[in-house]
Amino acid sequence: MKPAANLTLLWPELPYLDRFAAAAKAGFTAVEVLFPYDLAAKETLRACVANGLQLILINAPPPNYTGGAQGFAAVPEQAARFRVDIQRSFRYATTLKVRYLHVMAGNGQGALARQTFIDNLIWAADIAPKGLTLTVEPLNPVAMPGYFMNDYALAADVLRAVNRPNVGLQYDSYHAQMIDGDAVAVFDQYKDLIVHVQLGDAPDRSAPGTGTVDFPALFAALRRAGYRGWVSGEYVPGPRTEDSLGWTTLS
Ligand SMILES: O=C(O)C(=O)[C@H](O)CO
Ligand SMILES: [Mg+2]
Repeated sequence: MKPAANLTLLWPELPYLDRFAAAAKAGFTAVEVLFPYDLAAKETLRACVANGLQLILINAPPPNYTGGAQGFAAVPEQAARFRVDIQRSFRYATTLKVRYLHVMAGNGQGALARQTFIDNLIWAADIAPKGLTLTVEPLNPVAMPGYFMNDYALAADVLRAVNRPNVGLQYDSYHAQMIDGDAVAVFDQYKDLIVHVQLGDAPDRSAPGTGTVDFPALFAALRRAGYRGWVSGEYVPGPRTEDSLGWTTLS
C-alpha cells in the first residue's frame, strides 16, 4: 500500500503551493488535489516536480466546486457543458500526468440522472487520455445533501452499465462509514471494483483513529484483498497535520 496526501484538505494553514513542500517533508511521494483549476496546470506541475511528488488524482469537471456546483455528470440539462468541460479536465490530467480523475455526478435522483451519468461516463471513458482512469465515488448525504452518487450499490450498478476498463470505484472510508455504518464491510463487499482508496474517520471526517472507523481492520482488509493502489489521507487534520499522520505507518 502506498500512502498519499490530499492537499485540498491537509495543511489547510498553508497557501496551496506551499502544501507540496510540506507533504514532501512529511515523507509523501504522492498527492491529490481536488480542483487544481484556479491555477494554470504548469504551476501545480512545477510544485510537484520541485518536491519530487506525483499528482495521482484530481476531480472533474471544473470549475472549483467550493460554493458552487458539485459536478454535473448526472445532470441532464448540463450534458452539453459536461462534454466540453471534461475535456478541460483531460488537458489538466495530461499535463499533470494524473492517474485518476474523479468524475463528480452533481445533484439529482432517479432514472434520468442515472442514465445521464452512465452516458456521460461512457462518452468520457472512450475519449479519455491513455493511462487515465475515471472514478465514481459515493458521497454521503449528510456531507452532500441531494448529491446523486450517494450509495455503493448505486455505484456498482452504474459501473456495471458503463462497463469500461478505465472506469472504477473510488472508496472513501469516511463516506463508507457514514453511508453503511461499517466501512470495512463496504470495502470487503466492493473490493473488486475499487481502484482508489481515500481515508477519513467518521462522523466528522477527522483524522484516522479519532472516530468510529476501525482502521486496523480496514488495513487488514486491504492487505487481505491484495490492494496495491494508493491510500490517500483526505480528512480535516486538526491543529497540526504532522500529528495526524500515524495512519501512514499502518500501511
Ligand atoms: O468528498 C470526497 O470525499 C471526495 O473525494 C470528493 O472528490 C469531493 O470533492
Ligand atoms: Mg473522498
